[in-house]
Amino acid sequence: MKKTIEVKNLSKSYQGVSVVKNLSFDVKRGEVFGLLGANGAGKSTTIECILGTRSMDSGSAFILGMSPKNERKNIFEQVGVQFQETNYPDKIKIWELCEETESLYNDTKDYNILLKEFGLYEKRKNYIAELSGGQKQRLFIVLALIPNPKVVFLDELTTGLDTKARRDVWKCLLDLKKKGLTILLTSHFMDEVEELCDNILILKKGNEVYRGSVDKAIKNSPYENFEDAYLWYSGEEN
Ligand SMILES: Nc1ncnc2c1ncn2[C@@H]1O[C@H](COP(=O)(O)OP(=O)(O)OP(=O)(O)O)[C@@H](O)[C@H]1O
Repeated sequence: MKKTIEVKNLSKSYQGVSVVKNLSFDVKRGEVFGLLGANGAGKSTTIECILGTRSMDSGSAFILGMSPKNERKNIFEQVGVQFQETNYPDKIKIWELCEETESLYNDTKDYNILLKEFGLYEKRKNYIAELSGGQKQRLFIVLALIPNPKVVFLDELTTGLDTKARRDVWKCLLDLKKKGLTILLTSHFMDEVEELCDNILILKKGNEVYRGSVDKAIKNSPYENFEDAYLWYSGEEN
């Protein structure tokens, strides 16, 4: 099957401190891939290096066969990104932000449908400042999906969402996956990872400590449930 994301020997350091060490992995079309690890393990840095928003020290990354360094514009058209902290002006209404995002792309999804799917349609005339944390989080996912992307990067997917909102988001993403969307996500919630991810990579201080399916992660650990196994791999056990 075709590789949608291809990362080879990616390394990155900040001021001489190595935080991502020689990572290699592939994500296939329609796969949900989870990048996991404790706070500071190197997940966001890895994503930023893959997207080319941060330079890597060595290694390479390709999205849809394109290098984010050299083909930024083409990639921008086909890749959706939800960042952990996104600074949008507070005094802009939801629909205005959606329109603005839509205007940046050639091929887009109907944002009103996305707002309905993510339970935000009733809020479309509100300002961002008037949304709750969870509603903002869902809006950032909607904005990532407006370009009708082939690939989305979702950093800390459902942080701040209540139980029902998390499940609604999972359902929407699984529907999109069925249509061929490739998803790379980070999450600190292992129930979510079990529900969504085909494959995972667990980072510990920038090193790969496990890569493969959730089932195999459990089998290769001394534990019987995924959260315990994850804590064992990631070194968060104690
Ligand atoms: N701009 C920066 N300058 C210096 N060090 C940084 C910078 N950004 C991140 N770091 C450090 O790099 C390491 C990896 O950070 P990163 O944000 O990639 O981790 P993470 O796995 O995404 O963490 P979290 O789960 O908390 O979001 C951390 O030790 C962090 O302090």
